[in-house]
Amino acid sequence: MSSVTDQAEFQERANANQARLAAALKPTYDVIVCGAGASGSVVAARLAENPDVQVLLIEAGGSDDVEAVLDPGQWPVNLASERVWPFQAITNPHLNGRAIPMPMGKVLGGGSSVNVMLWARGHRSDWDFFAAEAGDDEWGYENVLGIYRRIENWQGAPNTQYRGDSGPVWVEPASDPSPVAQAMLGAAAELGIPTFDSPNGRMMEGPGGAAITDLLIRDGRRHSLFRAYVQPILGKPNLTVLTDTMVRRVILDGKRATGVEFERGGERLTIGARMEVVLSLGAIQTPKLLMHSGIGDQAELNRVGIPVVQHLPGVGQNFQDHVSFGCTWEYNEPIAPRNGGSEASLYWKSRPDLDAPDILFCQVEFPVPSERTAALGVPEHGWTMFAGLAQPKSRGRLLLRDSDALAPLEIDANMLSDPEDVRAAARCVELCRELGNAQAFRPFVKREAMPGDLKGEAMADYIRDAAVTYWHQTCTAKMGRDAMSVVDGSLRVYGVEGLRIVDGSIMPRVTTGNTQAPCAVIGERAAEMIRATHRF
Ligand SMILES: Cc1cc2nc3c(=O)[nH]c(=O)nc-3n(C[C@H](O)[C@H](O)[C@H](O)COP(=O)(O)OP(=O)(O)OC[C@H]3O[C@@H](n4cnc5c(N)ncnc54)[C@H](O)[C@@H]3O)c2cc1C
Repeated sequence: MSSVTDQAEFQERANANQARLAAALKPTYDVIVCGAGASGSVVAARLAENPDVQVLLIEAGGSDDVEAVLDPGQWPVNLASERVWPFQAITNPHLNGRAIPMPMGKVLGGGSSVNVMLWARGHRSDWDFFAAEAGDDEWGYENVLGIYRRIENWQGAPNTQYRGDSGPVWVEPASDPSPVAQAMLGAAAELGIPTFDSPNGRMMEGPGGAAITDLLIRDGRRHSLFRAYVQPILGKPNLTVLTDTMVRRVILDGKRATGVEFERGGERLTIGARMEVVLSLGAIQTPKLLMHSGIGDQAELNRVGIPVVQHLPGVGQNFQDHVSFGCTWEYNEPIAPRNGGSEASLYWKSRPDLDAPDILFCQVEFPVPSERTAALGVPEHGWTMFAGLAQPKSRGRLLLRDSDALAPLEIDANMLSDPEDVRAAARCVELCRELGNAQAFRPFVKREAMPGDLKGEAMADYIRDAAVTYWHQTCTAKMGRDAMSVVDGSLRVYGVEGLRIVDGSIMPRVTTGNTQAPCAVIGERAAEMIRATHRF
């Protein structure tokens, strides 16, 4: 859209259209997409491209037209706002008895409206693993690379092999990055770690490397996946977007999903779906809603008194996240964060014999301690290496507390329960210190604030105290073909017709890197498959 006036006029028309559509809800739509987050925005918009298909997109959160969402530098503000679900994991003995927060987005755009805006496609091995688990080569790296080319509107140096320049997602290399981001690349080079023009491309086909990050920022504003896909089509008559509307359960006729029950404005309503119901509620709410709809482990559902429709023991299991352990340095002179405050990332292997990177480092241009390491004394002006496990071995699970759909559930994240994770974490922190104490950082750094030179148990203790979520909760309704799989390669829930899961829940294992780009691919794949099934 050309001018600010055009944009304002479009916004006004779009708002009026959506108000009209929401005031005259139909008893049935062709497809109901639950959750307007990273994946839900993509699948809903792609389906609504066909004017003959009526799409209803339901979101529990509200508008994203908020400065804390749109101004890239303000993302931390959202973490203490109504724009996140304030999830908290249960007390974990492997984290020295800590119960860590793990918020997720609750606003149009979901996580993509509150996140740090990094665009990271995942490693070749992730997608090839997805393909092997699904038994479908279309999930493999070569095909997914084509999807990325199709969806990106790449703003960096042209590269037809890896990048597309006409898709809906505006991806740009961090503009005018901080000198400490450049220093990260210098430090990597000192340690013999290769550096690349972008983390998305060749870097994620081999052992890893370091690069200035790619960001979803357009004209200095956050470009969430909602803004990329849904916002431009809010004026269409066949796409209805409901905000502040909480889906309670899927309505089933026998083993067929026929609609959803939801709460809106204090009323409980039901709406039917002629073709399909799509769950895109994120890796905590999707399995929760499945269980409240009678789809889950039989014993677990019996325990809380929910009648079983379909026994699927994998629902809510296999929980994964990239646990991170911040290491912090004090600046010589304060340097203001630029963009979203995270402009350089590095992926590497904790053991040379691994096939792919298993540790990741996103530099953050301000301190990010855990509540416990904060007590060690955080410098007023400093930066943190947000260093974590890219392929954790520990697995968590989600359990219902009772049959009330609105009651919170129990998140047993179980981080660091596998000893292999503590070993990899120790290597991760060591490498972090080698990087942060390298020559390249000397002009900017007064001192290493934490952790210092720790060994053995002291190192393990620091790791358990420093561990925080990377906010990459995933894998709780995994795609695959074994007894613990919840969806097949087409993302259809086993044993139930007309119901697909389209979000980070379906990952068989968490991708190597930040998760929103893979969630966009999941949305794209789902749209292709739904259109093929219903021939539109
Ligand atoms: C603070 C933070 C920083 C992050 N940083 C990055 C980053 O820089 N780069 C990156 O790639 N990834 C990042 N992530 C992760 C990334 O944003 C998520 O992995 C991604 O958004 C997950 O997509 P999803 O579609 O699975 O779920 P979500 O994006 O979480 O979307 C789920 C949507 O469903 C809605 N919903 C849930 N329950 C209901 C219900 N019952 N009824 C109606 N609606 C409901 C939610 O409100 C939400 O909008 C970050 C996440 C957070 C929270």
